[in-house]
Amino acid sequence: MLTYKNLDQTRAYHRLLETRPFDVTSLTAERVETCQTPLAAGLTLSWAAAPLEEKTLDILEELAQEQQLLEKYRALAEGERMNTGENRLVLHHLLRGQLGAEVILEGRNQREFYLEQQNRFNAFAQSVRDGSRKGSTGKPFTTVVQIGIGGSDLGPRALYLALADWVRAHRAESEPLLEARFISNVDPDDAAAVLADIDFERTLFVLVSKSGTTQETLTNEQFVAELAARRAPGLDLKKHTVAVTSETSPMAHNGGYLESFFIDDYIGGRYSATSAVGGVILGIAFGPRIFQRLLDGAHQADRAALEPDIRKNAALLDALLGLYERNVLAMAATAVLPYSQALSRFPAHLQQLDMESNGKRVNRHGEALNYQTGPLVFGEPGTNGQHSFYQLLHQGTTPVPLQFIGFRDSQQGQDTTFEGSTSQTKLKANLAAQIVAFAKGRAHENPNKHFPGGRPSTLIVGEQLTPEALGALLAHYENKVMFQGLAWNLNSFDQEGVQLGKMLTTELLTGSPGAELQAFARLLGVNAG
Ligand SMILES: O=P(O)(O)OC[C@H]1O[C@H](O)[C@H](O)[C@@H](O)[C@@H]1O
Repeated sequence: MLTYKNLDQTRAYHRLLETRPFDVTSLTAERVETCQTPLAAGLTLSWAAAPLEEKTLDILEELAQEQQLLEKYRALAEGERMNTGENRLVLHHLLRGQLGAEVILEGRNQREFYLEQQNRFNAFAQSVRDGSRKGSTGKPFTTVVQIGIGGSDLGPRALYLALADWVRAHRAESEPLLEARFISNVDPDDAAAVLADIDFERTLFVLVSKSGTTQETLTNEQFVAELAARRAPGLDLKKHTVAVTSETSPMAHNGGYLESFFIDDYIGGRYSATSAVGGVILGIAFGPRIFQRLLDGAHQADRAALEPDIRKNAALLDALLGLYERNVLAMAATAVLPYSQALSRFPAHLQQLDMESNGKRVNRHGEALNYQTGPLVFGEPGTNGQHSFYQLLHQGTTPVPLQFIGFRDSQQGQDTTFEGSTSQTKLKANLAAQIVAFAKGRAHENPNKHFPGGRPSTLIVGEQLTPEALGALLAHYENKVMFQGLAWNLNSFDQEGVQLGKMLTTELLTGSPGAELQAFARLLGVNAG
């Protein structure tokens, strides 16, 4: 029997408040060797520089038990209506494999249904790649452009950028490589820049909107249509556009597209990268086999997250460590710092995943909470961040727990040796140095040169950013956010907080805006109506 309690109604939480954090300035080599938890797909979570004593870990495991986190995870994957705000199931795990009991809805096995959908869009992707599906003027496609925003852009874009170089370096000569591009912002300069040099005759557009009503996406669809009419007047754009949407959306079945692929209401936007939302463009750009390897990595991480022992469950440990830093150590933010340029847009995806899921002030029943919930999430690749915001992280007044990601090998194998070390070696040396510098600091009699240390971090490390490793990373963070939301007794799967801005925008553009809105409209030169 599942019970739902607020964090501050649990015994474990009050015991956590009594604990003393591990002082990370006391980091030792022995702790680095021992404080490791396997994640999946060859990834390992190192928590040596985290503020965790054994006793704290024991209490975090008690919290997991008291909040029934694993039981609730299994229930979610087996069809419990965990999205209380929209009264919906949450089934993104079934996109990459069967976790527990089958989910049968109106006689339909959901996992089998998702597999059928995957087979459909994989077959389409293959037809584009092998040239059997051509544009309306008979030319094969060389470019695929996704038009979408939020969950219809951030995850797919991050995954594409994360693998494009690996695929280029590892593909068989016979395998075509199509370029993917992304249009998301309603800012006309975004679409104009992406389309400036596009060959419309060889381009396929993937229009992605789960709701089918997102203003930015529909506006950009028209932007593309008008530009295509000017630049390629003979083109039949319908034969260059596929739609990815929900079956109940205005975009579904409207006959205006070459094909339509569907996602159902049980796949939330920020959790949809392993559905057609990411699968169509990644399947076209990289091939269905690469997308399947990403799904396999995600499924491995999903399975690993079912492990009851917190010391063997990286997602659960990472989640409750984050809760400890947020609710006991009062840390308001966290930074995700991938030492991999290919993960350049991964922190942006995690911002939506985390902050749109757990940026809430009421619990799953709408009752106000008396404790902190989702943290501010930011991040940039290293080593670049070191030349940007690390000053605050090292010597600022606001300690920020850091989540590093690193790989032993580069994706492409190209390198140079400068002053006795390769670039990849320098990248990894900087990463190791930063973890120790943040943890141990360094005393100096000049206060301006003094490093206090005591800045906690974790490290996810793997051999190479492969499709499986990327899938495992993606699922790890989805499951981490899910465990945190369950521990905070939130509904992590709706997003009412995005509605007010949309309503005021509509008021300004079509209705009767208030005086304040009109004043800013004048300042900005908004010519509404
Ligand atoms: O996929 P769409 O329906 O166009 O929605 C795109 C985005 O719109 C909103 O901003 C929601 O908050 C996001 O969760 C969603 O991903």
